Amino acid sequence: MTAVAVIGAAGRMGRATVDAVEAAGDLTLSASIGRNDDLVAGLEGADVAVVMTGPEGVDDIVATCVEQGVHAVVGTTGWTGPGLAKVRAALEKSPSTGVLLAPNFALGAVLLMRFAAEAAKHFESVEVVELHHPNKADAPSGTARHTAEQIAAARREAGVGPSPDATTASLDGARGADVEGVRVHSVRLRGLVAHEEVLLGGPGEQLTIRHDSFDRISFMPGVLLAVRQIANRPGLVQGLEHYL
Ligand SMILES: NC(=O)C1=CN([C@@H]2O[C@H](COP(=O)(O)OP(=O)(O)OC[C@H]3O[C@@H](n4cnc5c(N)ncnc54)[C@H](OP(=O)(O)O)[C@@H]3O)[C@@H](O)[C@H]2O)C=CC1
Ligand SMILES: O=C(O)C1=N[C@H](C(=O)O)C[C@H](O)C1
Repeated sequence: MTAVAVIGAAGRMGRATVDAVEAAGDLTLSASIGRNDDLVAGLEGADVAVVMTGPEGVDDIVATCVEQGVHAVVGTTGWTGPGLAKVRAALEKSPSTGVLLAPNFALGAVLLMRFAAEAAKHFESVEVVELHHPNKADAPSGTARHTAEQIAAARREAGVGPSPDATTASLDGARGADVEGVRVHSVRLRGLVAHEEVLLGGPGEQLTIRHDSFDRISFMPGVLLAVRQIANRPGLVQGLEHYL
């Protein structure tokens, strides 16, 4: 049995993760950890921690997991740079521990990213639109960032230039965020869960690749896959695609 501690257990993703772990025959829930709980005590006896908190302080949470020798499957988005450096430093002292940062655990979203990176080598223009529920803290979404980074890498490798754009006058934000040269637009709308479109344009044609998560249950097969595999994947891995 693999013992799993869920951090951020009272949140939307945390609750779904607790249910999924409890329903899995080969996993046991060792702790449900909230904001006011003692993290180190909660990690006692855990093999794997699933981190589903908001972005604030998540770097310290992941670093603590690593320091305690507990593998960390991290769904939290909206943190990069200095936070990652903290996690890398912790991993240097505990190299057999695994950390997976997965901006999206849904199989369809992982495939969307792969298809979009492939298609973006062949189209002149590409932009990303992500659409989420209005309670989301970070923009653009972690998935949209990861998608844009993969698109940018594929275009660089294929020698494709920037998407054409004649804009010389615009209201701040009208053209979205620039992620490695790829425009990313964020919509926040009551009723939505998590959705993403990649729009690709060439002379006289458009290709749209879209993924919809209608329910947080869509993320759970990916979470469980990661929990089951992480012990064999020491070090820092970014993206569930590396586990598939
Ligand atoms: N990778 C993926 O596939 C997915 C990732 N996400 C990401 O997961 C994260 C969580 O999303 P969601 O569940 O919707 O957010 P919620 O706000 O519903 O849940 C976050 C939970 O974490 C708690 N929390 C905050 N800080 C701490 C802490 N230091 N220790 C323990 N618990 C803490 C919050 O408590 P409090 O309410 O007191 O602040 C809250 O209960 C987001 O970053 C989101 O982008 C979401 C969906 C899929
Ligand atoms: O906050 C969310 O809800 C989601 N967050 C992740 C992200 O930022 O990409 C994954 C999914 O889009 C849902």
